Amino acid sequence: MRSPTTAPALRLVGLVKTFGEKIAVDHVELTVPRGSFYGLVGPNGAGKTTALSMAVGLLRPDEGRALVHGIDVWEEPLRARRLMGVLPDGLAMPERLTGRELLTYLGQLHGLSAGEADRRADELLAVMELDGAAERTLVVDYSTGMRKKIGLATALLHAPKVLVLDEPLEAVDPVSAATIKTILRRFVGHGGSVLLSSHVMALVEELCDTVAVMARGRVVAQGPLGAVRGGRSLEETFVDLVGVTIGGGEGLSWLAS
Ligand SMILES: Nc1ncnc2c1ncn2[C@@H]1O[C@H](COP(=O)(O)OP(=O)(O)OP(=O)(O)O)[C@@H](O)[C@H]1O
Repeated sequence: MRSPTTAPALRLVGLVKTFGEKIAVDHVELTVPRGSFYGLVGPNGAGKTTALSMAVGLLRPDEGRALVHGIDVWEEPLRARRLMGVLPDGLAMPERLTGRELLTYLGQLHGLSAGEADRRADELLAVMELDGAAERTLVVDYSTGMRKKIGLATALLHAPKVLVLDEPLEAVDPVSAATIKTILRRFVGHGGSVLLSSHVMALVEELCDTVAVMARGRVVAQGPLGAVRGGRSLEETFVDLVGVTIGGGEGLSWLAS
C-alpha cells in the first residue's frame, strides 16, 4: 500500500453493491490521480451515484474499498472525511437554516472557531453569489441552482483536498454554472482533485482532463480524456462504449396527426 503522501487522490478497489437482485456496482476499479479533474459519465442507472456514495462513506459497499489519499474511508472515516468535500445527489442537508447559518453551523462541526467559520461563510457566500437576501433565506426555500451552490459551499468549507460532486451543474443556470466552473478550476489549479459525475458530455470535455465511462455497473473505459475519446467527440465514444440504441425515432405516430 502506498503511503498517504504519494497515494492517488481517490482509489476505488473492487467495489460491489447489490440491491436485491440488482447489481448496481459491479467490481468497480477507479483511480483519480492527484491534481486531476476527473469526470465520471454513464447513462441513467449506470451506477454512478451508488459508486460515488460508497467512495465518500455514505453507503457501505458489499465488497471492496475506497481510499482517499491512501486512507480507507471505512476504516478511518474521520481522517478520510477531513480530506473530502462532498456534494451528494439529492443534497440532503439541514434545510430549516439560512445559507449563512448552515455554513457557520457546519464550520463549527468541522472544528473551526466561530470567527473562522464566520469568515469562511462570508467568503463562500460572496463567491457563490448567495450573499445579500439569499443568505437570510431558509435553504428549504432555495431554488435547485441555489441549493447546488450552497451544497458546494458546504463541501469547500473545511478546505478539503478532494471534491466528490454528484451532478454539480445539473439544473444550474448558465451564470451560476460559470461561477461553479471557475471555482472548481481554481480548486484544481491550487492542487486539489475533483471527481464529478455528469450526463453532459460537453461539460466533461470542457472541464475534465481524465474520464471514466460507466455502464451497467461497470467501468468500461477510463484514462486521459484524449486517450478515451481517441480523436472523436466524447459523445460518439460514449454511445459506442455504452452500446445504446438511440430511441425516439419510432412510435408516437399520434403526435404527428
Ligand atoms: N437504494 C436503492 N434501492 C434499490 N435500487 C437502487 C438503489 N439505489 C440505486 N439503485 C439501482 O441501482 C442502479 C444504479 O443506480 P444509480 O443511481 O447509482 O445510477 P446512476 O448512474 O447514478 O443513474 P442516474 O444517472 O440516473 O442518476 C439503478 O438500477 C438503480 O435503480
